[in-house]
Amino acid sequence: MASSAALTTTHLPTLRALLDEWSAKQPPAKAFASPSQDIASRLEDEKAGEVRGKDIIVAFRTRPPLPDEAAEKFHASEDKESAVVGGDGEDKAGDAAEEPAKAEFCSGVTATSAEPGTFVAHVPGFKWSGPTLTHKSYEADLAFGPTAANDELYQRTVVANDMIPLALSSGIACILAYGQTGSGKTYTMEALEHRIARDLFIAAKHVGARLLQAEEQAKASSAGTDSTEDLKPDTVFEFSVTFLELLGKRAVDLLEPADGLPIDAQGNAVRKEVPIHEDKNGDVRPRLISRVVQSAEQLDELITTALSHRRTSATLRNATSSRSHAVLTIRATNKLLPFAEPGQLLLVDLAGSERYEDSKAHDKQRMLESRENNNSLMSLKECVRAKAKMATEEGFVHIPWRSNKLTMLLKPIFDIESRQPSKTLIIAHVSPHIQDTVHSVNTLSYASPFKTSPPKPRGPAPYDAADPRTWDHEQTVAWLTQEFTKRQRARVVNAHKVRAEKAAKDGKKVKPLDDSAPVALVVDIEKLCPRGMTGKHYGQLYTVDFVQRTLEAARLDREYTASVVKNMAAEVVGTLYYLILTAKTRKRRAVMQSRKVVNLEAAYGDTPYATVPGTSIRMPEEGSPEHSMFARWTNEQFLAAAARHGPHWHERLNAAVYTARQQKKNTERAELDACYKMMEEEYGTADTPAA
Ligand SMILES: Nc1ncnc2c1ncn2[C@@H]1O[C@H](COP(=O)(O)OP(=O)(O)OP(=O)(O)O)[C@@H](O)[C@H]1O
Repeated sequence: MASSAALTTTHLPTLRALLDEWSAKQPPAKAFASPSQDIASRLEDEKAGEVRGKDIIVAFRTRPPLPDEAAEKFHASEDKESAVVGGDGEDKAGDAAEEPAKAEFCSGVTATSAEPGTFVAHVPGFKWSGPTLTHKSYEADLAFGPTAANDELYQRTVVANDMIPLALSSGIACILAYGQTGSGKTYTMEALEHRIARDLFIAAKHVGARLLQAEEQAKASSAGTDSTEDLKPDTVFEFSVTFLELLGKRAVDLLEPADGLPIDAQGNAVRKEVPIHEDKNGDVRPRLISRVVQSAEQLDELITTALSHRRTSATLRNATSSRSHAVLTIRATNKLLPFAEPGQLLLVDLAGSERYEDSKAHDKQRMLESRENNNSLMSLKECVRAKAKMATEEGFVHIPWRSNKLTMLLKPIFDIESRQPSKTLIIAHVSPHIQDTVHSVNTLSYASPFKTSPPKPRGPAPYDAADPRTWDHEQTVAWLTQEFTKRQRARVVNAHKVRAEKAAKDGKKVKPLDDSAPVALVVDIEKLCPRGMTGKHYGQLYTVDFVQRTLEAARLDREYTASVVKNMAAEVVGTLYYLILTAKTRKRRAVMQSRKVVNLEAAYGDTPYATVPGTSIRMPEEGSPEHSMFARWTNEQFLAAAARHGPHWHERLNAAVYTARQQKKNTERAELDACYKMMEEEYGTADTPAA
């Protein structure tokens, strides 16, 4: 018979004995594979500038027990059943035969390996014979035990994965702190935020100096002059900061000054709600106050002030619990590469994941918020899982980032069409106490599946002119030569056009241009692409580094100044990224289309007028007014299109409805229009049927 019971101090001696017995059989815990590096030595590393490591990194962390915490937790669980444990057999909770033990700490989790990370959760249960302990093991990339310091965590996660250089090179670095209330998320995030504030300016100066030096060298070795910039290494980047709080469905701006705002019953300032939606370009950019910061101290101060505006209210677990998600965004614009997308650091301290038992003590408003927080955490899980799957598979993967405001805010990391490289670090926090093991198991099983294995080694792919990942050295040199030639020729043609127009005004004529004449390349391609470098290598290089290498291989002159060459280089590497992206998308689509055709009857039932899956649309009946919309398509074609597009279908319909709502248009019509458009893409129009 299954039963459950609250953990009491009476059970402690047995549980501790079981834990000791288990520990005695364990080999010594595995340490980290290599010494940790600080930002300065990492930046000097010879491979700096290359996108290294995985796209998704999962870490576990547990904190030390706090003074008197064990006793408080036992006290809290006495009448609240919050430490309910399950198991088979008779309930022995009420067995008062034994003397209650002192409410002291008993470990609920052990870090058995730091790298790869392993946490073992000790799950108490009950049998007729008394308490039992089951040991469940969870894997991550890294694991930090209770004695791990914030510096070590920072160096092994943020520094070792080049999160800052990524953000300084038009990439997106995202850090998510997840876990039960009171498990240490805010403690970790604040520590990371302050260290990032410090190192961001150090790294920016380093990257800025490298770029400027490359530019200086290029100028010195040629007759070129370029008076466009007057920058110093520490002014190459401009940093702007936004800080948003998402409380249930309500987003507010934490940088909005609190003065003069109304105050609610809990003493929190009532801030203006900030809408979150997609704009015409598909971007999600809530209108937030954006502050430019010029030093680590300014950034640090801004973060501290914003954090003090964050709402907290007690839960059963934590007396000052954060009930909201806090999203700090630091944008890095490179003034030397104004045409490159700004890089971003997204630092997200997620709301505490609460179980229903913990939220029972809340008022209605808090219950709703708690439900909404848990919904958003579930959506986040789906998106991160899909992204992790995408990293290991070539096939089509749908990331449902539109399903929730939190995941919408994280669009830069979830949008599969994004050209910006991204890395996501998830730090899952668990409490060290045995009373919390049920929560810890939830947290660890939430985060562990995000861990990806390195992609399977494959043989060299056959040459594909449209996929740089398949190019060898010679093919890469040929492509780079062609791209730089194309851009230089375009400049020559333009300059000639301007000259011809000017001459025509003066009643003169200029010699026609021989546009087949060879172009003397300003960039030495052999130097830019030394032996051994291939298209795949360039696809892994940050924009800033490609530009720097191009400058180092360039002979500047009056016409080809540093800024002209930088511009060309950024365009060329952008084209290369784009080719890789479209090749991936193309391959994904091919995999999708080669999937077995869905058996419509089995998938949608045998009624021909079923509801289209994932939408509220009913199939238009023959003769109905709506049917004329689809007159060109049979119902089978319509359903087949829905089946073929799979989850993508649902997403596009949702997007259409969302836009219609924003524009206050008829949403049903928008849904129908979107279906219609997708069917046209699928089958062509009546006049131009698809091949
Ligand atoms: N690694 C650690 N070392 C020492 N103390 C810690 C550590 N992690 C957390 N703490 C302490 O534990 C308490 C709870 O931590 P924190 O507030 O960060 O939890 P949280 O997960 O953010 O909670 P909530 O979701 O409710 O905001 C704090 O007093 C914090 O100082």
